[in-house]
Amino acid sequence: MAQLRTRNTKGKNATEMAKKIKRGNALRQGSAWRGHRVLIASLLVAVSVCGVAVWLYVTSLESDITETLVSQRELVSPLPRLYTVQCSEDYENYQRYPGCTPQSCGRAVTDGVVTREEAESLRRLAERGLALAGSEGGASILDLHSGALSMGKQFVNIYRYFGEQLQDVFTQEDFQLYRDVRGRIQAVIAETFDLDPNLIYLTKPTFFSRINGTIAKTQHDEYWHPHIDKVTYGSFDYTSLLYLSDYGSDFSGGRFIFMDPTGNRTVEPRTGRVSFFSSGSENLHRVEKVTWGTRYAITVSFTCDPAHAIADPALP
Ligand SMILES: O=C(O)CCC(=O)C(=O)O
Ligand SMILES: [Fe+2]
Repeated sequence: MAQLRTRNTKGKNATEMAKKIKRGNALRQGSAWRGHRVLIASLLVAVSVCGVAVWLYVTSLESDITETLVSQRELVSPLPRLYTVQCSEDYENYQRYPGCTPQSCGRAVTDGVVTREEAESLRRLAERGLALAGSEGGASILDLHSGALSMGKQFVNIYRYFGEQLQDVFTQEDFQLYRDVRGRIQAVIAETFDLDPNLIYLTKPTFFSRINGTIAKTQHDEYWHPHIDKVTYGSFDYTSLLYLSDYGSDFSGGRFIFMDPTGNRTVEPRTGRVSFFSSGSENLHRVEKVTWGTRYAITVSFTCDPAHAIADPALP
């Protein structure tokens, strides 16, 4: 009996020892695994932090935006949103036209003048016209007034080059829509800047633009340089832009940027959005490089000088 008890006690001790060893091993394994987990988590955090830092650096290189005036998602309607700025002295170097020459300058945006359907219809017009040729580089234009169309590294005159064939490309309704829309844009500019609508005239160049991320082949493809429309184009007093595609879904990059002394202010293109502004150096601007997709817009320009007025285009 005593022998048996001793054996039993020995056996018990051995089992407990084995249990202890097992528990010890399990604890060691557990803490090794916890150690691995901590290491993996730290690595993930480090990789994420580096990723965010690189992303912030890359975006800060391309976009030095300090303020978004109007984002693509917003709908500015029915009234335009107006931002006034002090007029530059540029206008003093030109003849003054009372009722038209900018007295109060600024920039405005409205989504209430051209419907999405109308803008989509104009985009299809632009797509068909630009499909006839197009630039080798990233920026192509189609000017229905002068007939200029980008072709390779140069321009052709669609009315001379394609003649009667154009009737298979454009319809009378397309041209009618183009005229209607430009009339409405003219009216909203006159109303917003308190001008006589009969003393502001369409001027050239007024054109469709198609921009993508292709590398520029000529200077005409370099749309992204900062510029002042009155300096670049001479006759401009009011510039308007009608956007025919959406920032963020049709293309990325391609935001319009006012470069003010106090920082950059941007307008994000939205289909049917009209952005307009006085054309002097109070509105120095540039377009961001398009990084993917295709951006369509129309630049519609107005002058106060009747000698620089142009007529609406008509299908031959
Ligand atoms: O397409 C745009 O947003 C601006 C174009 C422009 O600056 C211009 O045509 O002068
Ligand atoms: Fe411009």
